[in-house]
Amino acid sequence: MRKIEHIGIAVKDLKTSNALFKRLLGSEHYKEEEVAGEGVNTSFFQVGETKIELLEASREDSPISKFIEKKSEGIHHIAFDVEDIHAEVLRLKAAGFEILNETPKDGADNKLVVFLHPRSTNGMLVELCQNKNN
Ligand SMILES: C[C@@H](C(=O)O)C(=O)SCCNC(=O)CCNC(=O)[C@H](O)C(C)(C)COP(=O)(O)OP(=O)(O)OC[C@H]1O[C@@H](n2cnc3c(N)ncnc32)[C@H](O)[C@@H]1OP(=O)(O)O
Ligand SMILES: [Co+2]
Repeated sequence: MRKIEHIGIAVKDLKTSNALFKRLLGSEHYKEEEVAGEGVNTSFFQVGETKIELLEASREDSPISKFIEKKSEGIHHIAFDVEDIHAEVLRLKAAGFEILNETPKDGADNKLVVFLHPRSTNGMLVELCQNKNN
C-alpha cells in the first residue's frame, strides 16, 4: 500500500458540506462525480498528497443512507492507493481479511476499487484503489 489515497466522509447534503469543507480546508473542491454503481454523489478536496471524498447518497438503498441512518454523518472509509489491486486482494485474502468484492469495480476518479468488510478490520471500512492507467 503506497499511501492513503482518500478519506471518505458520509454527508447528508453535498452542497452544504462542500461549503463547510471549503471553510475548513481553505480551498474549493476540485470536482464532483456521480458513481451510479455505488449509489453515491461525490466531491473531492485535495489535501497535500491525499484527498477528502465527500459522499452523499444518490438513492434510497445507498450504503451512505444506511450508514447515516444507523450511525451519523462522519468518517465512512479509508482508501489506500495500491499498485496492483489483484495482487493486494490475494495477499489480504490469504491474510484472513474479508473481501467484499473480489472483482474490482469502478470507483470515482478513474479508479478500480475493492472493499474489505469492517468486521474483519477492527470496525473500519477499507477501500483499495488502483488508478486505471497504472
Ligand atoms: C465512489 C467510491 C470511491 O471512492 O471511488 C466509494 O468510496 S463508494 C463508497 C460507498 N460504497 C461502499 O461503502 C461499498 C462497500 N460497503 C458495503 O458493501 C456495505 O456498506 C457494508 C460495509 C458491507 C455494510 O453493509 P450492510 O448491509 O451489512 O450494512 P449494515 O448497516 O447492516 O452493517 C453491518 C455492520 O457493519 C457496520 N458498518 C456498516 N458500514 C460501515 C462503515 N462504513 N464503517 C464501519 N462499520 C460499518 C454496521 O455498523 C454493522 O455493524 P454491527 O453488525 O456491529 O451493527
Ligand atoms: Co472512496
